[in-house]
Amino acid sequence: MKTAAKSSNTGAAGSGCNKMAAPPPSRAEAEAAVRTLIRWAGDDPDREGLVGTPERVVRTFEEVYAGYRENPADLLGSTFTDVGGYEEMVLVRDIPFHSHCEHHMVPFVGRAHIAYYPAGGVVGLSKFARLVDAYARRLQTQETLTTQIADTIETHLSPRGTAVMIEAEHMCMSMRGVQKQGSLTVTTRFGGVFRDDPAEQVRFFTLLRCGRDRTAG
Ligand SMILES: Nc1nc2c(ncn2[C@@H]2O[C@H](COP(=O)(O)OP(=O)(O)OP(=O)(O)O)[C@@H](O)[C@H]2O)c(=O)[nH]1
Ligand SMILES: [Zn+2]
Repeated sequence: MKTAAKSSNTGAAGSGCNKMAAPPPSRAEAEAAVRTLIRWAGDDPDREGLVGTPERVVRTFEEVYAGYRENPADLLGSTFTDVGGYEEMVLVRDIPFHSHCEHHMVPFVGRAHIAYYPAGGVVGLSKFARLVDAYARRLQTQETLTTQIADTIETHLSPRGTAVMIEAEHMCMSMRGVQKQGSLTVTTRFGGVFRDDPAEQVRFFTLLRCGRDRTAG
């Protein structure tokens, strides 16, 4: 049944779930599963070009699903205050990411934009890009990804405001199924002053556009 929500994608690192997790399959079992899928696709996993493929696919899984082995909260653990009393908006825009849709396990690819109003310290700018990857490298929906990034910032930095916007193209809509190339999905999540004051949302969108008009074709 499509509406039955069973559990989140937080994985071992961030779950807080009391249910006993099933032991993970061995590497050999994972490689055997890939061999099965190759046969399901209609090819011969023993032919020369495919012999090493199950091992490569398992290695690729380790890379693109590395987020399950990370605790995103750790990334925001240290802040610094020696920034001249800066308390205005900080926007890190155009953070590229790739994730995998949890329905079809094919990529969705896009950019994340993150803004916040610091309160009592700023976080290193690279940490936002790391935070995006920690959640993107899991099986995801774009909505969940957006919410998880915003919630983690709100919980661990307690800023005056948080804004997260994600724009992405879903391969499950372009290479299969409905086959509509180029459509972009946009999701936003606003907290604090960004949620309460529409003028702050306008500032966010204005800064996002800043400089783009010069480069637009
Ligand atoms: N809301 C949301 N939907 C997504 C996301 N990624 C993929 N989907 C959608 O998930 C839906 C799954 O629909 P189903 O009807 O269960 O699966 P399906 O028969 O493969 O659907 P089609 O893609 O329409 O062929 C599709 O409409 C996808 O476009 C996402 O991040 N957010
Ligand atoms: Zn999909």
